[in-house]
Amino acid sequence: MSEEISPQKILETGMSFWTARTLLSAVELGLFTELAKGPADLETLRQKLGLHERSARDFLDALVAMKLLEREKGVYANTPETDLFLDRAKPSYVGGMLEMASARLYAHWGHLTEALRTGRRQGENKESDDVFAALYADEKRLEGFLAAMSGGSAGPARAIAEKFPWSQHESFVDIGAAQGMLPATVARAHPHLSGAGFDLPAVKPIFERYIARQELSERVRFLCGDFFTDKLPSADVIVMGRILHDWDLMQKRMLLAKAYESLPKGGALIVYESMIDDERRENVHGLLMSLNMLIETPGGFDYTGAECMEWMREAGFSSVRIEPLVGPTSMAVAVK
Ligand SMILES: C[S@@+](CC[C@H](N)C(=O)[O-])C[C@H]1O[C@@H](n2cnc3c(N)ncnc32)[C@H](O)[C@@H]1O
Repeated sequence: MSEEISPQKILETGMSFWTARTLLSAVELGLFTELAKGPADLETLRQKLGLHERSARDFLDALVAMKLLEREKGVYANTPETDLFLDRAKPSYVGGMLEMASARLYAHWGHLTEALRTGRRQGENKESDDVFAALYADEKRLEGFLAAMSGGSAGPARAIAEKFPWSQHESFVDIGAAQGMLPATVARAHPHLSGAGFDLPAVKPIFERYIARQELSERVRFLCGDFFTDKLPSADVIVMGRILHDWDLMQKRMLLAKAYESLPKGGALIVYESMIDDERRENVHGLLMSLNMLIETPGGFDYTGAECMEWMREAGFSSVRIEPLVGPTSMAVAVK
């Protein structure tokens, strides 16, 4: 007999913004950071977070039902996951991504239908095509964006530190390094390496502070530049994490060609993204990330591993391969 069909999945998907928004508000209010200091009852939490009497109980109990909080005898506590990943005081914090989603993407995605109809981005300063100038015009937004990048790149950076044969190389440069999560993670795991992060000038003080906090300033430096107007710095390994998806096809090809030009013979290029599966029917995150690029950029889009390997070969690379990293992310490795 055929499986009974039900509207459940349709309705759950359509209303899933309720759960997303509840979590984003909890992060914005610092709920998990507060609870990481110790469990607390309803009234204590209500006062600490500045919640209205009408909202507090339903809000906290909804998070219990969503398995993001625990409650025993009226006392609320973090789950092991929210304690490790959503306490701002811990280096394992990934909430920067959610803070940015709360402050920016949530509202921008409200204009998805318009973006689908017009093909136009819906982020800050919609009329300008210079996304990063618009984004970085505000200091708080700049810091929020760079912290968000760390939240999203922590997992892939750990996997790249583990899976790539770093012992065969001495130097690396991360192109579009943001706060420096990948250079810090790789340098910490491989003390023989010296590394650099290349990014726009506005990023310099934030990158240098982040690297200094981890006592890596001797081995990881910042290189100021613009990858459209400058040559890419040379190193044994060039990394581009979530860079190519920001740009149109011509720009993607141009960046790959520049990486090829800057690598020595035998040098490697690592590109990591939420790469879409070749059949374009499995990696929901990769496909939605591409819609996020529609909303956030003038011409960016995500792509499959097969497409990436084809562009890499066109740029001149000989051996190219795809390796899964964590969750929806994969890396393409190309050797010159
Ligand atoms: C989507 S973020 C990716 C950050 C990081 N690689 C990661 O995976 O978390 C793109 C990065 O590229 C940098 N960027 C944008 N335009 C650039 C340009 N023209 N030259 C150099 N860096 C640029 C941004 O400042 C930002 O740090």
